[in-house]
Amino acid sequence: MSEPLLCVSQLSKSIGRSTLLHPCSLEAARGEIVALCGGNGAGKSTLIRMIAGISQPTQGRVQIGGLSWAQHRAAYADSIGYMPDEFQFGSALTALETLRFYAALRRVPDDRVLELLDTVGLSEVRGRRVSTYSKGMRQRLLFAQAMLARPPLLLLDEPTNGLDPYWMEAFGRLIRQAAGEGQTVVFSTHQLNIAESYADRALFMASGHVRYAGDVGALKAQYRHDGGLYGAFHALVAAQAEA
Ligand SMILES: Nc1ncnc2c1ncn2[C@@H]1O[C@H](COP(=O)(O)OP(=O)(O)OP(=O)(O)O)[C@@H](O)[C@H]1O
Repeated sequence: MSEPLLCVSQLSKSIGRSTLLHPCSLEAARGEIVALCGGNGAGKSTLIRMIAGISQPTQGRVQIGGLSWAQHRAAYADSIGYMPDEFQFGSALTALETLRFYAALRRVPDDRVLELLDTVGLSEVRGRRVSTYSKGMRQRLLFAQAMLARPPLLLLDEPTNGLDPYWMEAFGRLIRQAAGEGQTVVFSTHQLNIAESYADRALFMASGHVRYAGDVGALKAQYRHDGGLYGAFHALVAAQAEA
């Protein structure tokens, strides 16, 4: 791998006696798409939140393009476009006002706001209050917010939750395009078909452990007669958990 953009080294999180994430290491190259796969409570959001700098690790460290949260807070934050798994937009604002608010924070020009509203299919309803949006529409707006400043790292927590099949495929195309332009994408998902279709690499997580990390193309080839990534996940992770 060329010089990785993202370096996660022995990162762990404990709260009281609970270990949310056991020491975990991960590197991602520029232009690479990494899927974090695993069931409920596996530790995906915990890992993403620590990379995003909104949750402090118990141990370990993260660097993005050589920057650390502790030493280069502003530049580190500017390196990330983050889409949380749960988020309430201001209910009185329209989609256009909402995106303009985030654009101002990131010093992004207005034509990028309009371009992104079009990209996520919200141009015609941009004047509607976000509180009247469906779940999928809010997800698309949240995704647009993460993409605004074309950050080197897109960190997306369950980005396809609530998306219909058309927008799920559009999401895949958009992250592929972002990766083609050199952005690194790390996203979590329960939908292994999304990981299979669009990720370069998959991490399989369970009970706060990374149980397996591998190249998606190699896994697909290895498990092509056994359910592709679903088969791989079952063979490498779920079966262990059931044992
Ligand atoms: N603030 C907290 N205090 C204690 N335990 C927590 C806290 N936040 C999360 N956990 C626990 O940490 C574990 C990992 O949670 P996390 O949200 O990272 O899982 P996840 O893989 O994102 O799950 P899901 O797919 O359901 O979103 C879970 O067992 C959860 O109950």
